[in-house]
Amino acid sequence: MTDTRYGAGDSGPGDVTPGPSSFPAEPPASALTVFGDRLELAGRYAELLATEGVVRGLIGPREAPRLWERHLVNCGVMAEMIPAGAGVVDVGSGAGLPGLVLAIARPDLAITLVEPLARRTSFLEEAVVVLELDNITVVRGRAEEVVGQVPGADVVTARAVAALDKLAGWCLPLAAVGGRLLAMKGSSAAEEIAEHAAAVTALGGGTASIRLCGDGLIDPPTTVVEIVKERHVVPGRRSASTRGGKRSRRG
Ligand SMILES: C[S@@+](CC[C@H](N)C(=O)[O-])C[C@H]1O[C@@H](n2cnc3c(N)ncnc32)[C@H](O)[C@@H]1O
Repeated sequence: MTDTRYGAGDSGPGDVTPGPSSFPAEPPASALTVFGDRLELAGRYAELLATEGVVRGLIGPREAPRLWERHLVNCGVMAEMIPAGAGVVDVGSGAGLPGLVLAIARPDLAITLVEPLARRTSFLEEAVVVLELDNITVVRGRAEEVVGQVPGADVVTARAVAALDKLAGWCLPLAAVGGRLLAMKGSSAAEEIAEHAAAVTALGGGTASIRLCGDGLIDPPTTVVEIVKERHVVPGRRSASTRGGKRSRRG
């Protein structure tokens, strides 16, 4: 279900306490391109992840030395797909990936982080205060429970949350018609698209396409599955245009 390449999920409590070697390495050159004059702020977030994030079991200790490449830069390059001033909802933010990273890289964005687990929303709320980010709202809840509570988004992001059919079912209702789901995926993106095409259509999504972010900047570039929301479908119901067709698999 989740992509093992993105190991920043829940490592669970009981991981070793981070030592000095767990602190994030120096930022790579790509980080300056992604964060520009917000690089220092990104560095403070990296430090927060490597310390409190590890201690609270939100991120595995093995991730700490590779936070920049695998997490901050990897997520930050997705900003190139988001228009200026967009409203963004990040579903299943965990410790803030990619939503909090995007908020740092792009202060013009209005970002809502949706995360059901209190342990994680507490961390996110604290990070927002410590990093003095004024473009983030943290909402505790499951994506499917907060529809109507958050404004219809221009862009809904997600990384390592669920397979594409389930993800589309959670995320497309949070987007405005014409808005987009940007799902960070690994090497299985094309297979997932093929497997879940019917479900995505039934949920009001257009044809999914694969975009590569950070091409020429990072290797490999970040793979993003992009789905435009073409019509609104009441969650739990199939769209009128697909009714009568083959029943889609719903996560
Ligand atoms: C593997 S973690 C990934 C966290 C983060 N996106 C990352 O890449 O590090 C999956 C996250 O999705 C959250 N999640 C699971 N089901 C969800 C739902 N229905 N709505 C919103 N978030 C959900 C979990 O609580 C968890 O924080």
